[in-house]
Amino acid sequence: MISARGLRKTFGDFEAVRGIDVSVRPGVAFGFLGPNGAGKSSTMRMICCVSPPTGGELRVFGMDPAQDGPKIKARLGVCPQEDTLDVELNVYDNLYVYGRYFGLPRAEVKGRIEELLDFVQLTDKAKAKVDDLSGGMKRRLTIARSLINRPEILVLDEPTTGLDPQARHVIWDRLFRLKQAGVTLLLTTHYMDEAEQLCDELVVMDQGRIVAHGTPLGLIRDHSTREVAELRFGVGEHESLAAKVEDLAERIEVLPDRLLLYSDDGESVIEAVHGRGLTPAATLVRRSSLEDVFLHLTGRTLVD
Ligand SMILES: Nc1ncnc2c1ncn2[C@@H]1O[C@H](COP(=O)(O)OP(=O)(O)OP(=O)(O)O)[C@@H](O)[C@H]1O
Repeated sequence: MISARGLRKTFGDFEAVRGIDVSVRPGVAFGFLGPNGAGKSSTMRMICCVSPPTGGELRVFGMDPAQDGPKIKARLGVCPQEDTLDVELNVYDNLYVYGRYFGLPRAEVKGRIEELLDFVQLTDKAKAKVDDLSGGMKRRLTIARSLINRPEILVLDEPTTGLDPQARHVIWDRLFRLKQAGVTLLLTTHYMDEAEQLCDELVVMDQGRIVAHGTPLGLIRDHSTREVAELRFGVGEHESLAAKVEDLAERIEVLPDRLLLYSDDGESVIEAVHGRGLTPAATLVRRSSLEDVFLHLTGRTLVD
């Protein structure tokens, strides 16, 4: 569906995307995970044919965005990071106007809107003003709008940023259904739980480069241990205590508020810490996550 080789984007002297290779197969949910400024949105904009690549090769549906932008766009759905709904119009009319942009006949667009409102559970809000919708409803409406042309690829730039946990789960559920219906999903996120929930395959981006590529579980297996023991001591004590426990784990990370000890058996690590006469204020054993992968690969956390 999408193939990029050595894809680059520069703004003046600044390199936002520094030669990335990506290949997206039909029907997968493909994620770009990375912190703010990693180059995710710049990559999406090139794929969506709204920002020309500075270098490298890009093909979407086998076509070149520079030559065939309109043909590619007709087969894409785009759900941008910011809500770009028309606040002058009600829910129904937001979809209607978009359907007509795509040249759908009036009769067809009406049927399609009914289907989509049902899909995003907004049928009873059809006549509501956009301003009166909650954040989660607005995002669902934007997703419905992006589906009006029955796209083969749906591009979502941070689909659940700013939403509360319940609203995020509703969006994940809808996106999962779309994937089951065969739509290829391309999404950016800086939430590791979102990447773990939705993505079959993902790349981890940092400073314009891809630093890892794989399935969520594969990335965790390749770049982290099964478990992590978290130890919280007093403020300012973590640096000095790290040296006393680092030999108990395969790897250690020192964060301002805690120590992370990477081991396949977190409970044994905690027992050994206590055995040395150390008494952390709090301990926790958890499974490794994509956040640990990112921390290992870049030395930084995903969300500050
Ligand atoms: N039009 C532009 N002009 C100059 N610099 C830009 C432009 N667009 C993006 N950048 C810079 O390129 C870098 C990558 O931005 P991009 O939006 O692609 O990152 P991102 O990973 O999507 O982050 P975010 O999560 O904040 O959207 C950033 O440092 C940004 O400031």
